[in-house]
Amino acid sequence: MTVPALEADALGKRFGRRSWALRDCSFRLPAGRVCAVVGPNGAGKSTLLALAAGLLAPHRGHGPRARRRPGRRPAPGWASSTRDKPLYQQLTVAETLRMGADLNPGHWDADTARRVVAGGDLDPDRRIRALSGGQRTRVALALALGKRPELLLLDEPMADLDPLARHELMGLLMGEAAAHGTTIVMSSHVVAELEDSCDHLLLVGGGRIRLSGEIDDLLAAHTRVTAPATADLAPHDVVESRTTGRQLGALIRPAGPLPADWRTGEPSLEDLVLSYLRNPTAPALAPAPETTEAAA
Ligand SMILES: Nc1ncnc2c1ncn2[C@@H]1O[C@H](COP(=O)(O)OP(=O)(O)OP(=O)(O)O)[C@@H](O)[C@H]1O
Repeated sequence: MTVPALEADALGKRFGRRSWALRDCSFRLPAGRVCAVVGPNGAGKSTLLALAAGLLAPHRGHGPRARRRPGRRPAPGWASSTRDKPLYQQLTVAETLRMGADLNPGHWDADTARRVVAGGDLDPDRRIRALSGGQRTRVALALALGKRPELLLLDEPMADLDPLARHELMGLLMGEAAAHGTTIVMSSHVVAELEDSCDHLLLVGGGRIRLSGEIDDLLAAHTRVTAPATADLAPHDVVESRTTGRQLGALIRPAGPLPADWRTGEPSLEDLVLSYLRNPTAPALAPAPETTEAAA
């Protein structure tokens, strides 16, 4: 991988004395790409993004720290539809954008911010408190994108947007990454929509990184197989397997060539992610940490 935009080594974060939200998390996210963070409820996705944004501090390990590039905004852009949006309720939409311009002199991308707001047909004179959840998300995204950050952290940005708005804004985010080299890290539960829009995947489960890598590489590393029920899967890493009658269906990470009488195919991203979610003990595929956190 080229220089990572965001990296973490053996990262740990707990709430209270014993309850670890993240443990021993190591990953490198490439610059200028769109990275999806997925995982079940309570997996640690929001915690990871809040650590990356500097809103929380880790208890163990390092990071996630952003590598700065010359001439780019040092502070990450942040928008969230699950936690409190960084918006003033009493301001109007137009006043919010003016505030964005005032707080980011020399760095404010008024065109992009206006484009995001205009896409939602929002009345510029409406107060933030009078907007719907999805409309507020749109304004928060306009503020985050208007700052033209080198790193954009989005916690479930699409959660309360309608399907058309999701499609439009995903396109806009991908355009930002391509045109300006912005690194975008976003958590989402809508896995089916990520395959065409994201380059990189982090799958978090039980506070640990279970999958980390380029989506194309991760898909290529896995094979969905249909084999005779007596087939021996032992040499391969098995994510899940099920026997129905005389047939065995499985998702594996092949350790070598597969027998010619097995039917094989590459999984979709949704198939891959669902298989890991259904099987919390499946072997992880993530870079080894540079330092190892002792069990606590
Ligand atoms: N402020 C907090 N105080 C105590 N525990 C917390 C706090 N924030 C998160 N946690 C705990 O940390 C764990 C990870 O939570 P987090 O919000 O990061 O999960 P998530 O993957 O974003 O979940 P979801 O998909 O439901 O949004 C959970 O067990 C949660 O209960």
